[in-house]
Amino acid sequence: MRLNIDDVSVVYPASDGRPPVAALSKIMLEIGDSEFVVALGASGCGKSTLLNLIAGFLAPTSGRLTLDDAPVRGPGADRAVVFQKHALLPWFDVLDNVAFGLQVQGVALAARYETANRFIELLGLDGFQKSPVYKLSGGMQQRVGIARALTCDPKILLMDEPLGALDALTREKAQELILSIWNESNKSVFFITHSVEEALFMGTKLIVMSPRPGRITHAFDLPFSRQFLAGSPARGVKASPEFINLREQVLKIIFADEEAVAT
Ligand SMILES: Nc1ncnc2c1ncn2[C@@H]1O[C@H](COP(=O)(O)OP(=O)(O)OP(=O)(O)O)[C@@H](O)[C@H]1O
Repeated sequence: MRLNIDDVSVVYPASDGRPPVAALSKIMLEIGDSEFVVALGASGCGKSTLLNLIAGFLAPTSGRLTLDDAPVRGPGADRAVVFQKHALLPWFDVLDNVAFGLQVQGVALAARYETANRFIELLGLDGFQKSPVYKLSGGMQQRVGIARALTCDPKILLMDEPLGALDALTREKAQELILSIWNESNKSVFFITHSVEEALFMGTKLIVMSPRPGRITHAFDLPFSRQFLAGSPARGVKASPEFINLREQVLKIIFADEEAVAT
């Protein structure tokens, strides 16, 4: 899988008396097989706009996006989105929520339940198949959302602040779970977060974006998720001098951008 974002800009047109918004400018980004790319940046720098472009919810004003050399022209089963608010169907139970993407694709009932059950088990939700989703905790609902995204076997998972609504402990556990699923499934991931620590821990590559208009100003290759997956404890990785140095470097970049926006 190779996603190519080539010189892409987005301008939202003027509306309701407000001027046009230059949301992204000249974005160049490649996401390859098994890469975990994390986007970080001050609020309004265009992270969600970039995710919406990849998902095909939005077309670029200029530039090109291709997935395995084919232009991205709209949403498709090769890209699955996990949102912060789980976007689950409250009147369905866990099994039907997880199987929903396959139902939309017209997969027969027995086959879609078989696939859904595999991912329910992978996400640690076995036994909850018949539970209505509104009865589950936030962390469990998020796992249902991830299981649903995985059932369609996408080439790339697009995650927009998926863990933002979770408490600190659940969030750390969910980070570790996502990393082990990513490691096993070999999917590519594009992941948005506001947490510098989460970004550094999860990604194989970090892009830092600046607002007005949104640009990629810095990119870092990251070793930390591999260290965790090779057996180092997550807290130990996050407390290592290498991690802390990079965290401070990235925080400086983001604070400078936020101050520039505020002035
Ligand atoms: N539909 C729209 N019409 C006009 N402007 C928009 C629209 N969607 C987003 N914007 C503007 O484009 C810019 C980028 O928005 P976007 O949501 O992509 O940023 P973000 O980095 O994801 O922000 P946050 O971190 O706050 O979620 C912002 O200034 C936002 O107000």
